[in-house]
Amino acid sequence: MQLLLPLGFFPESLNGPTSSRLISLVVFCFKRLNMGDWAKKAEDQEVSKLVDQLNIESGSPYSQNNKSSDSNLPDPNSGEDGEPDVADPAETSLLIKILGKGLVNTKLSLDIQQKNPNSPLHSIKTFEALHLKASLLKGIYAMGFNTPSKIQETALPTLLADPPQNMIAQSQSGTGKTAAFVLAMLSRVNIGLNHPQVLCLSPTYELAIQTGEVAARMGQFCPDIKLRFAVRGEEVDRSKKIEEHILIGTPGKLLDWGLKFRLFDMKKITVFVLDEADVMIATQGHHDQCIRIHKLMREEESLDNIKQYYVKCKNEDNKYNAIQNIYGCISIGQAIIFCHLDQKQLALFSHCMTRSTRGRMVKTSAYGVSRCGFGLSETRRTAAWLAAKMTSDGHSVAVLSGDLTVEQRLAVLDRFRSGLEKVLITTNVLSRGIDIEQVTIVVNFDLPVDVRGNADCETYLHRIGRTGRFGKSGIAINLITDEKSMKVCTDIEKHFKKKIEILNTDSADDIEKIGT
Ligand SMILES: Nc1ncnc2c1ncn2[C@@H]1O[C@H](COP(=O)(O)OP(=O)(O)OP(=O)(O)O)[C@@H](O)[C@H]1O
Repeated sequence: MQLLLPLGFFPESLNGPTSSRLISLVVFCFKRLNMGDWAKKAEDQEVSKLVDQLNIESGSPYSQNNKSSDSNLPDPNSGEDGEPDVADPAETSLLIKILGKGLVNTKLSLDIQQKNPNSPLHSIKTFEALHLKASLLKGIYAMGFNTPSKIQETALPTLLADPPQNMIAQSQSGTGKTAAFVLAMLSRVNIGLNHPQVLCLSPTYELAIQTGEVAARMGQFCPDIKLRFAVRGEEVDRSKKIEEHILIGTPGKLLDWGLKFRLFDMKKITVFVLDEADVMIATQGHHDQCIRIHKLMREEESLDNIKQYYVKCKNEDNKYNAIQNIYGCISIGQAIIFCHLDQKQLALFSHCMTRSTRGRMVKTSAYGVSRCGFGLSETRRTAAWLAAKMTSDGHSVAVLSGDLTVEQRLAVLDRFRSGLEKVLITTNVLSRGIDIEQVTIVVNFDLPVDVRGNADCETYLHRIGRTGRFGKSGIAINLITDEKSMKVCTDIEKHFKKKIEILNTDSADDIEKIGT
């Protein structure tokens, strides 16, 4: 799905079916499109005719025969003298306009809107038809909801489906999105497990509280479901794991609790709600935190389908031989190679490449490298060096660095995605989120380490997660040259509790085995 392109990878990675463990939900709220806008649109579409039509059909509170008996509200069909009038389309439009501005919020107006097929509150289903739990139905009715709104009737079957599905939903302000995802959250809780299973991220303190209050009201007949706020001012006992099933809060606080203090296990989260996703994605700080949280919940998923190997190499040159041997023995769809780079050199290189190919990031060449002023001996460990070597061996290679503009990055990725280049050499810039289906192998030319030189497990996970997407199998190969890198590899293995097998790239037989 192409949504918010500069950040497009995020929605893309959320969209579509997912493992049975994780359901992700993104709800977009477009504040610009409020009910007033809808009413304006409705007016343009001669809503008056429609409402007029409703008068004739049964069930309309405008119809003389269907007056709502329990309503103390003024009857718009009655003139001052109590005589019923025929609904005046102009008045009806006006009423809808007023409703749209949120000045009137009555059962009567809701009934009108829910019967209007053009209204976002329109519904043909009942809550019962959505197969909600009896205790939740009780909660909904206690809140005065009678029938679902359009977004609820559309979203809930997907939100409650088995196997779980990811969803991105958008609908006008005030049309019941919160109610929809809160119902999904409450429906998915397993009360037999005393740990957080549902995470709801809100952009602000106030919104988190509001959502929690809706959840509490809706879940009033589900006393076993426990909810906790993760917002500023909420104290936690750092010596105790959190036991509540649902956590609603702001991204920073949730990251603190989940990642910094390890008060709950991100991997046990089964429902992830990103409320006001458009705001979250547009706000840089929130954006990064949301992606981080989402990725943390995918650890198990990513590693299960990926066979991990390490290759003992004598030196840097020998690393390249290992790659050559692998390519010589098995057929590789597309590969991503991660290097530890000198960013400046790569930027310079990329710039030269871009210029020398009139704006297209294409094949590297020894010529390109020398034009950039790199002497091979000094730049052994750069992507440029590797790219040049692979290119001279006949591979089509693209280079992607964090110094490229967003447009340039997208152009490189588009070419790679469409298969024009088979090898992508990059840094961690690509380790997150990008989904390229044909990538069958990820090579860590240099293992990811933090500033202290220790294993950076999170980055490792994101790197190798570029292959083995959505249940496909993938291969990750780590090139080791010394004890230090061997230790990093062992630490990664211990961290994920997943075996990283040794691979002898001098043996064609051994290499062929990994390709099967
Ligand atoms: N099916 C329903 N029947 C009656 N009232 C409803 C229904 N669903 C939601 N409401 C009420 O409508 C109001 C708006 O609902 P909600 O907050 O879920 O909308 P929203 O789309 O999340 O709004 P926003 O875009 O402003 O966040 C709330 O007062 C809620 O209680």
